[in-house]
Amino acid sequence: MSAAEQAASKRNAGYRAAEEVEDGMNVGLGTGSTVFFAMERLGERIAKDGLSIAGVPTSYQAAIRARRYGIPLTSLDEHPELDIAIDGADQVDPALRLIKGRGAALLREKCVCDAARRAVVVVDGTKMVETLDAPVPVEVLPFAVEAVSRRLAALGADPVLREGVKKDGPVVTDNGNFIVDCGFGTIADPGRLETEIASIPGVLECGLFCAYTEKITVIVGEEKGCSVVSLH
Ligand SMILES: O=C(CO)[C@H](O)[C@H](O)COP(=O)(O)O
Repeated sequence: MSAAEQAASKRNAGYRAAEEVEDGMNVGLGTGSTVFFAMERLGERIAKDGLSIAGVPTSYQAAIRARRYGIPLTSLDEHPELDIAIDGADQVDPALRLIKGRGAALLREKCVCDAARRAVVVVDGTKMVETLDAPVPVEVLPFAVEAVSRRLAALGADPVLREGVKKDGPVVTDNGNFIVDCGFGTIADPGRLETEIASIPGVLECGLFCAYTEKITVIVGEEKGCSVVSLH
C-alpha cells in the first residue's frame, strides 16, 4: 500500500467512525493519525451541523488536536461512563483482539476503552492480521524498569526500552512512565499473555486489548470506502 493509499484509507475509516457519534454523546478520543481524521470530521459536524458532544482525550496530543478541531473536552472524572470511544490500533486479529500503543498512550486508551459502552477501532487494511505478532508496548514505572524487563524476558519477550526520536533518553509517557517494547514473536494466547504481563509489579498497563472484543466495532478503511467488522 502506498503512503497516499494508506492516508486515504485512514481518512475514510476516521470519517466513517465519526458518523457513529450522535448528539449529546460523551466520546473517548484515542491517539494516532487515524483517529485524528475522526476528530477532524467531528469538528466539521460540530461547526456545520451543531453537533453537541464532549470528548475525553487519551493524551496531551489528542487534547491538542481536539481543541484545534473545536471539540469541547471533559474528563473521565466528569464522565466515568462514556457512550463511545474511537481509537486506532497497530494490529487487529480475527477475534478483534488488539495490539495498541505505538503512540505511547495505551494506559489512558485502555481506561477510556474500558469506560466506553462501545469502542470503534479505526485502521487501514495493513493492520488486519491473522495472528498478533507486533511488539507489545508495556508502560512501566521507571523505578522498576530493570526488574520488570527481566520479568518480561522470562515471559519470552525481547524487551527494548523505547527511546525518543526528538529527545535523548527514554520516552516518558504523559503519565511520567517509560515504555518497554516487547517482541514476543507470534503470540499464541494473547489473553493469557495480557494477564501475565499485568501481574508484574511495576507494570502499569500493556498494549494487548483482549477483553473488549464484544463491544468493539472495527472500521477498516480502504482507498475508496471502508468495511465494518464486529462479532455481533
Ligand atoms: O495505540 C495507539 C497510540 O497509543 C494508536 O492508536 C495506534 O498506534 C495507531 O496509530 P495510527 O492510527 O497512527 O496508525
